[in-house]
Amino acid sequence: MPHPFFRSPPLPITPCRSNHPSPRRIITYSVAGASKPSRDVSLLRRAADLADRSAGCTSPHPNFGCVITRGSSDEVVGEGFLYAQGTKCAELQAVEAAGELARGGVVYLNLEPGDCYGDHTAVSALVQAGISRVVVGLRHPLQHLRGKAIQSLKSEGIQVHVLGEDLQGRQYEEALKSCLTVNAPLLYRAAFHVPFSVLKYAMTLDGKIAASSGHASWVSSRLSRGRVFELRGRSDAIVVGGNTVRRDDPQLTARHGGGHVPVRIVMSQTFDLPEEAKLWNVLEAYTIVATQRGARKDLQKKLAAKGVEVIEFDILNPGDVMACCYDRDYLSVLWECGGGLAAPAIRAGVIHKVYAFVAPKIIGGSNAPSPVGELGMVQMSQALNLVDVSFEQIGPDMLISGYLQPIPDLFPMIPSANEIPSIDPTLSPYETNIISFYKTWDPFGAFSNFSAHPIEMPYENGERTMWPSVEHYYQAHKFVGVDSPVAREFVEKIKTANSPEEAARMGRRLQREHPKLVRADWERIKTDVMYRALKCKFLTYPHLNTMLRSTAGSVLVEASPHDLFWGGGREGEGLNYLGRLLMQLRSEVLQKEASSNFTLTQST
Ligand SMILES: NC(=O)C1=CN([C@@H]2O[C@H](COP(=O)(O)OP(=O)(O)OC[C@H]3O[C@@H](n4cnc5c(N)ncnc54)[C@H](OP(=O)(O)O)[C@@H]3O)[C@@H](O)[C@H]2O)C=CC1
Ligand SMILES: Nc1c(N[C@@H]2O[C@H](COP(=O)(O)O)[C@@H](O)[C@H]2O)[nH]c(=O)[nH]c1=O
Repeated sequence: MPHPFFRSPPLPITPCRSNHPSPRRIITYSVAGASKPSRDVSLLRRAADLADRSAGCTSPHPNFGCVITRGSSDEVVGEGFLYAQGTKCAELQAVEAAGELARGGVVYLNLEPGDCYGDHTAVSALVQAGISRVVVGLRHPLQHLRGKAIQSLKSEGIQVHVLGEDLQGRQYEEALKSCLTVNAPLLYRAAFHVPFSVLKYAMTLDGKIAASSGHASWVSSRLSRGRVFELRGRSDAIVVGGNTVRRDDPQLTARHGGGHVPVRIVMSQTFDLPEEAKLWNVLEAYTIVATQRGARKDLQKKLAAKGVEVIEFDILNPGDVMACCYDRDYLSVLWECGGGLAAPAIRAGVIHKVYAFVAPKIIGGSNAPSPVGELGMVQMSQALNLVDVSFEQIGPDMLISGYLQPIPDLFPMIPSANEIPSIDPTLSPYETNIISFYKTWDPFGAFSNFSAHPIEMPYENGERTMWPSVEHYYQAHKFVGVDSPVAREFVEKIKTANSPEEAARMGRRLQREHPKLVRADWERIKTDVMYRALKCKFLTYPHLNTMLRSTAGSVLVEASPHDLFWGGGREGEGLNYLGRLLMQLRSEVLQKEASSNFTLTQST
């Protein structure tokens, strides 16, 4: 069976879309009749907005929007979006709407179409319509589809420009954001193998989600609750805890007139649930109760007789419930629980986004429930900071939303067969072996940053100093150069950590707890820091150098299942930067060797 890394079509290898030097030719975009980046940006955003119209309905498929302009002008001649899986694709709708005007036109797609076995409708529609150029917001996030449609379009002579690859620069950021946001659930699913989870709650200005009696209807206004119906309509499932069912007897349906009906999931350890509840009316929507194995079998039977599905877990927890939702192909889940369940869900790392409706009212009450229970944090510096935060006034309320975990941008992925030669010309894409390493005791474990190979590298003041491992050097450099005695203390602490593992733990913890002390350019320079350290390690130890050269012809992959940046991930979904840097270094070493042999042969 081919290794998963080879199942993907060509991909860029540049480490990030921002400041890293790129070996690729960057087209700032020039086509006959030259158009402006601003035109591409606004038309891509239009495609993303169109795609968003069917959010929730297409699941588990992504949301696709397509806009066609006449030639390279601004005039839109056809549009379409995928309404639901099994309906006419966006591209065909747009081509049909444009008719003859599509010939020579430019197409804007928020997402590369899934050009899969037996279904080439989207690509065929564009080819037959005589489109001259296609602008793609994102490559398809699923490995087996990524790049296929782009390749097919190119092979038909159509010019294809992909955001972040062929079209780079700050001016494209807004378009990229729109394309990422509209398919965020699929991107999280592809990157982390969990559904995209949103925690939503309504709280008073003094941070309560109910009165101390538990009464909660209503905290937020009718308008805000209308918005919640929309959020439900975008989700595949809504989760609450047993207490919310006992207290509120909720319906949890999308009552805004939208087409999509999410599944309702109750998480209850005790199964101490009412025999009669609105949620047990499965004619309205499907209901699942997730519970602890063996809990109240009698009631389980009664609810099952009403059509409620009961799923038992050995130990009920948010992570396993989300794994179950993933297996059922759910893309997005809305958590509408109280703080008692929201806290373990956050702790388990399954919550990606938060929607907080804040109502301008005060209820008080020292026992009144709050939106998030115990997280075990003791210092304000440990607080979780949301990113990409938005504020929106809805009637009298304020909706604050933001991401606890940023949308994973799957650009770039680990190298595919077609791009491998551009990383290392010694590799043959079709006969390449994979060499995986992870633990230091693996056959190629010395490639791990945890291997016990001290390196001598210049310190801040320029003096050379010994670092016990590459990991020590890398972790400490998060704080190097920061003008603060505390940051300097961190560097020393990490440098003298007892083991590479300890250095890694310490570096990650200090980075999380003290984000302000991390050097501002860290994300941009971290791959360079790593490369310097690796170079020093492999040039210092001749046997490591020999070992690295001996792998020529193989793809190196750090088989870390957890670290999706430096590692390759469980199924090849990681970016594998450690593997990439080692291959880059190997290429450098081999080239140097070849040129010195050449000089030697000439002089003899
Ligand atoms: N304003 C708002 O937005 C909202 C307000 N509320 C209000 O909040 C109050 C309820 O809050 P709260 O009790 O926190 O809410 P929940 O019932 O939503 O969550 C707690 C319950 O979740 C179940 N559970 C399952 N797995 C776990 C786990 N691993 N850890 C912890 N609990 C688990 C337990 O049910 P069991 O006991 O059955 O085992 C537990 O009692 C009510 O007054 C309700 O009206 C609720 C939702 C939203
Ligand atoms: N109280 C409260 C919310 N509470 C949430 O909504 C659920 C009730 O949904 P339904 O029965 O479908 O209307 C309830 O159980 C809880 O999860 N939501 C809000 O937007 N605003 C509010 O003020």
